[in-house]
Amino acid sequence: MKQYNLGPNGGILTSLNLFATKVDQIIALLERRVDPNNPSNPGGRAIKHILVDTPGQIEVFVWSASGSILLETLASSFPTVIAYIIDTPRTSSTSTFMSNMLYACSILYKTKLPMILVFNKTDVKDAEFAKEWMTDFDAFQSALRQEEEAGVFGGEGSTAGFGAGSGYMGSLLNSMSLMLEEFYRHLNVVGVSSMTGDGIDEFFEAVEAKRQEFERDYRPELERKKKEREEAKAARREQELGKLMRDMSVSGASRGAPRDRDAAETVSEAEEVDQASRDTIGGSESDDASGDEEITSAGDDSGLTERYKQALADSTGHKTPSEQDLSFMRYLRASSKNVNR
Ligand SMILES: Nc1nc2c(ncn2[C@@H]2O[C@H](COP(=O)(O)OP(=O)(O)OP(=O)(O)O)[C@@H](O)[C@H]2O)c(=O)[nH]1
Repeated sequence: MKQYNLGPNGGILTSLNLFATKVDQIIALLERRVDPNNPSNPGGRAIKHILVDTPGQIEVFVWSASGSILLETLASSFPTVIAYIIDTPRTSSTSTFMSNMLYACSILYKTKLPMILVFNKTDVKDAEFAKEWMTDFDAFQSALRQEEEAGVFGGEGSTAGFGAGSGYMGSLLNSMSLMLEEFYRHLNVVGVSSMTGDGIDEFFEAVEAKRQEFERDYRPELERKKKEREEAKAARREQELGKLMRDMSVSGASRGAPRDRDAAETVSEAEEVDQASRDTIGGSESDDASGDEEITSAGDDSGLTERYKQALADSTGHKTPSEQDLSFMRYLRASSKNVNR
């Protein structure tokens, strides 16, 4: 915080961003630790589960780009399950319970990963009431009525909280619990005490059930999305390459044109210059019959495309050029065009 002159939230977010830049190293390290054939694992044993503790400021992780990068990278390397930990004694009123459920619901929809609800601190308060509220609508309704009648609605224990006694809040919570029924069906719920270790076996059973769900339902969906993204990226690159090829034929046709513009000095300037050239040639195509060179160039397009792809693959080690490569090529092309004039 001192080094970058940041506040607490900025500090957490920056730490997360810096952490995300090392994601490849983190995954490589984890892959080594789960490899049963790796003799350098402590005690010669591979680890079975990896627990990732996210920052207490949940939104910093869930809604940030680096949080998404970390989650997506983890999910593409290992079966990944979200455990949403709830402080049971502090969720004993219907309104805080509902706030927690809505938060969990938003995380489920944002991460699109299997989720377990973990009611922690069962050594202080048993989590049976919460499990009942999630499975029995009438039980939640009667808890709501009791809180309203006792005048403690909206608070924990005996203290009435903000909005206490509001009829509007009561009916809102009622309809929300109905709406969330479908959401509850997708969750595993366990009560644990990390203090005494109670319920930890059930927690790992739930993790195993969700791992199977991940392999069955989520993995194919993740792979489909990944494929879609790669195809869209390849299509964008092809499009860029097509533009480049058009630029090349334009430069051939306009070689004899008088110089009316200054040499391009930036990539964007070069693109503007090229766009202007394209417009001119587009006009000349329909106005006169000087399209011979165009046709020849168009005929060579596929060969040139291959050569460019090959050249870029040779220089960068990639199969297809990136958008930056293509922009840079266009810049070079436009600059040399201006120099040759
Ligand atoms: N009685 C009881 N206390 C617990 C239990 N689990 C955690 N605590 C206490 O709850 C407090 C908060 O625990 P943390 O593990 O720091 O909570 P956290 O949500 O990870 O905190 P941040 O990530 O830093 O926001 C500590 O004082 C713990 O000792 C439990 O099962 N029972």
